[in-house]
Amino acid sequence: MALFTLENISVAYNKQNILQDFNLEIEEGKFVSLLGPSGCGKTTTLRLIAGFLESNNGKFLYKGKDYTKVPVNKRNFGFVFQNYALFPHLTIFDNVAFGLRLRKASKSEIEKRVASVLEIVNLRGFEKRYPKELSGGQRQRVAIARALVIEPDLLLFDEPLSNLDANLRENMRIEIRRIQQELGITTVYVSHDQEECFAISDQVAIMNKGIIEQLSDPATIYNYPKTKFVADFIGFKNFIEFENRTIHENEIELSKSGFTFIVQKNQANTESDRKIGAIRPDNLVIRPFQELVNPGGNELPGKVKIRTFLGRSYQYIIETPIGDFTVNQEMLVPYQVGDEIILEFPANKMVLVK
Ligand SMILES: Nc1ncnc2c1ncn2[C@@H]1O[C@H](COP(=O)(O)OP(=O)(O)OP(=O)(O)O)[C@@H](O)[C@H]1O
Repeated sequence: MALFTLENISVAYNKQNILQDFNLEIEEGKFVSLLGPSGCGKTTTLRLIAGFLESNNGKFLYKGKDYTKVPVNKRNFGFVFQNYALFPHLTIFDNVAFGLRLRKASKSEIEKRVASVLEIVNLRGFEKRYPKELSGGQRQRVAIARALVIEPDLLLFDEPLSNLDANLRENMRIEIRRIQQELGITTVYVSHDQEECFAISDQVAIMNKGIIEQLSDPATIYNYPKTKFVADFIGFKNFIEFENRTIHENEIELSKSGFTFIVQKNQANTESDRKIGAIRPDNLVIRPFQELVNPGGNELPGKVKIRTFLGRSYQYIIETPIGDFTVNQEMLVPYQVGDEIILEFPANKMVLVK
């Protein structure tokens, strides 16, 4: 059952719609990321869930109750933001205890709970220090402890790791996932870092201009993007807008400008509106030029237009009669700019998107 649901939510700033008829359902105990390019509405969605922002219409249901008008301080949600927002003049103990004091918890209750969350984030012994005496990663852990100490029903993260360096980010994201799983807290996590979201989430919502284009587990999004936007966002750089599509028993036949392509059939790609082929640069194959082995079937004649060195592989831009394609290929003796080649499209590597 869904823990909370956003139903037909709209939010506008200066009469411009940021979220429109926005829908999202999150199950209890799940870690869900909102991922998308800058300005697509991720933070707006999080602020709305938190209660910092009201929607123009639509509903926010929490455990089946209408929470649309429930103010921030009546929602028992914990937040962790990008800039930690610790109080510089308070010790770590007092920073973490802050939310409990606001709730008028007893002294012994405060001591017990602060000790317990500092244990969870591995910061026992740091109680008397001040934020300026901690590293960036430690400060971020204090911020997490502060969000956890109120025993929140929901944990909300907004780009919590973006101020940390790459190594620390990786450690902290594992830490965040460990804590979330240990406590089983439903979590919504905003980031524009694809790797980060894919690594730690049960589900990822890919957002574009105020709507969710796809909400699935990371592997499904990675392997079976639904739309051209999602495919492009996660690295399928090559697209073919097919003119014709015929569904056979085990495969789908597509064509463009007289060239035919076969794609293996699956549940998703038989949907009627899937007519755009998408393939990752790593999955295209370049062969030396010869006659087409399978004329018109998953092969195109091409010419190397640009070559760049990526370290592990070379990246080629290949010019073909139906457009340019990007290919990454590992080889000792690379092709040269101007070489005539054959470009292969393996039938099990092309997905169909709308
Ligand atoms: N208070 C505001 N007043 C006016 N426009 C706003 C306000 N807050 C956000 N916006 C606009 O709303 C859009 C969505 O903003 P939002 O912060 O939700 O995006 P985001 O996906 O979180 O982006 P980023 O990854 O850059 O943080 C942006 O175009 C932004 O300029």
